Amino acid sequence: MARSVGRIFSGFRCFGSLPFGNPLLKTQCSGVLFRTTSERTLVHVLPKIFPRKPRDFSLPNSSWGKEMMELYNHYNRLSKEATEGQEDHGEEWTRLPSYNRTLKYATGGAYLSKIIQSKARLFTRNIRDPGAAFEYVLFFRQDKLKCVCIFQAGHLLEGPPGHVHGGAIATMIDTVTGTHASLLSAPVMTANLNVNYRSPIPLGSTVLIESILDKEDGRKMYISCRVTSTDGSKLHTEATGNCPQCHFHFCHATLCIVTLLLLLFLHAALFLSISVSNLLRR
Ligand SMILES: CCCCCCCCCCCCCC(=O)SCCNC(=O)CCNC(=O)[C@H](O)C(C)(C)COP(=O)(O)OP(=O)(O)OC[C@H]1O[C@@H](n2cnc3c(N)ncnc32)[C@H](O)[C@@H]1OP(=O)(O)O
Repeated sequence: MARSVGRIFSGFRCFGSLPFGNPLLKTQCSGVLFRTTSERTLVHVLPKIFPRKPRDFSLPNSSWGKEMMELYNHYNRLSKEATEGQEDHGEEWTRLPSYNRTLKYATGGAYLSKIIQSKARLFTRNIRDPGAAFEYVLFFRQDKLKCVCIFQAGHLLEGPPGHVHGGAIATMIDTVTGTHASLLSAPVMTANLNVNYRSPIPLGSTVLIESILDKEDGRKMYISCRVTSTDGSKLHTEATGNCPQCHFHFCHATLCIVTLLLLLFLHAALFLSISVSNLLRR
């Protein structure tokens, strides 16, 4: 199990350079940059000129409504890069770009078609029509170890008429808690997610998803999450999740060392037996 989880996560292109185990976020990971203010204006232009650079799906697009944009601008103003040389707001957020990874080493990767290998990505980022489904951006506040996600639900996410499907809400909660736990420690898998739906979310509306670390117990990270209206007055959903760190680093390393030692031992034994039999023959 742990080995297959290891394979899944070894496929994350930028996991190695992400700040796992260290709450201080690095400003760069291969393929995805935490951008400075001056670079931010280039962000919309560059991907078109250099199409090989992975697109950052957490940047504004034409489908973002007024509320989404206002909140994005609010947190962006409070973000690390934006506050440099400006007045201290007392809180410091970092915008998290959408992440990229390759499927090369994922479980079953060898058997997946080239199309799947090249086109798969986190499914919340998979709908090409802007605004049709999951439009969201995550910000992380390192001093409080909390995350906030601004989420605008598109028409493809309809469940009950005019409202967002519960599975889509759970998807977003899982994404936020999974990302949050991964940032605080190491790659995680969600083991358990409890969701309480308190009031329906109107389709097309923008909501806030806030997550905090409740406790850390060994490998397990307990994260709780609240989905509210943007002014915080209406509670839509509450959730708690348990995301254990994958212990594949240790398992992989141990397995490799044991196999290597075993091979060395077999080689030595073979060499010795051949040498002894040669000596006896003389
Ligand atoms: C820019 C930031 C980048 C971030 C990128 C990331 C973005 C990602 C965003 C998307 C994110 C999407 C996220 C997704 O969608 S993840 C996809 C959905 N999740 C899965 O498919 C997970 C399937 N399950 C497993 O793989 C294994 O069971 C795991 C890996 C979870 C644990 O198996 P493992 O062999 O490793 O360890 P273990 O069995 O010793 O268990 C460890 C501990 O956990 C406790 N436990 C286990 N199960 C449960 C349970 N049901 N309730 C409560 N507790 C449970 C267990 O008692 C033990 O505790 P303890 O006995 O040690 O005290």
